[in-house]
Amino acid sequence: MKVTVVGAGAVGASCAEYIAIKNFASEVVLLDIKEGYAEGKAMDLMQTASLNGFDTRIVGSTNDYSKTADSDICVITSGIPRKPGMTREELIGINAGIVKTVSTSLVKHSPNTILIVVSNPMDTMTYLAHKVTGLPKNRIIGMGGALDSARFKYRLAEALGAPISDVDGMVIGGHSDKGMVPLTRLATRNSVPVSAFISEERLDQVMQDTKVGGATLTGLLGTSAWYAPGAAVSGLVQAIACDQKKIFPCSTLLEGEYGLNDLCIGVPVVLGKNGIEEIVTIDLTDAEKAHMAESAEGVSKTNGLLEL
Ligand SMILES: NC(=O)C1=CN([C@@H]2O[C@H](COP(=O)(O)OP(=O)(O)OC[C@H]3O[C@@H](n4cnc5c(N)ncnc54)[C@H](O)[C@@H]3O)[C@@H](O)[C@H]2O)C=CC1
Ligand SMILES: O=C([O-])CC(=O)C(=O)O
Repeated sequence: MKVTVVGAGAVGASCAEYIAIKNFASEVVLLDIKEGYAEGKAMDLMQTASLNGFDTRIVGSTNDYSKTADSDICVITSGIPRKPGMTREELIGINAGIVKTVSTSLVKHSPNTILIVVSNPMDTMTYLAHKVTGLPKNRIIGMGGALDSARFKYRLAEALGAPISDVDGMVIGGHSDKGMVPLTRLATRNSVPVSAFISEERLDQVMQDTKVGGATLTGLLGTSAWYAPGAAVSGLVQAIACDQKKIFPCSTLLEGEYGLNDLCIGVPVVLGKNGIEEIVTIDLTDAEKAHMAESAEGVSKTNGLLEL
């Protein structure tokens, strides 16, 4: 199993590290445009192999796509992150050009690959990857919902005073401060609806904190987060590489599902060796449907800024 990660910055390196530590891939190629940077990160990570007990070979490359040839899975993290006070949507001007070039180069060298798009604004970058590569929809996956759901579970556990392992919950919708749809109605503590333990007001606070999870960290760090994003990507890569058939909310091209068309947005999907093997439809309440429609409107508006 060969995995390429483009962008050896904060998220790309964290993602390569988690993939290696989980020890399911034979090779991870880290590629960056900055001279020597990916080679340096790869060497540093390889020097953790005997300490962390993995056999995955991590190779660095300065923009040489021949090293990525025949990758089973390619992850795109190249692009600029936001600074405090910015929205993810404001990154479109620079990141669209980067994602266009990178996704085309990756597919040229690995025509059978599955692409995972991370660069922001992620739902729009996933849509762009569809337009420029023409890959079938099961082979283009946007990572956002897996991270947002992990943050939702963190906030739920905090509110409940419960261990995170006792908590389950999912966030669908666009990966943006306003567009996320945390499904509080379906969140549980060991199979019991969380509403049995906390007030509606507290649950509403959990929802608001989850939606601005990325912005809160950006304010604290001065740039956006990387540990949880890297771990979330590694979870998707592992589900595909090990054909796990796990459900994650991912950004995928919708063609009528959830009443939406011609956009990529987060919905639950089954991930296995073929990438997205099924889009799972949940019965939403009228309020959740309205929240989802509003989220889709925001994503479509950003898609409209692409020069296709
Ligand atoms: N979808 C999600 O849930 C998340 C998305 N992100 C996004 O991921 C992206 C990366 O974030 P960080 O790693 O923190 O940024 P970073 O600045 O640490 O790393 C980005 C790397 O991309 C490289 N790069 C730029 N243009 C390139 C090109 N044409 N080819 C190859 N490499 C290129 C840069 O040299 C840099 O090393 C940002 O757009 C950020 O907003 C970050 C966290 C979560
Ligand atoms: O907040 C950001 O800009 C990066 C990101 O998407 C996240 O951490 O959720």
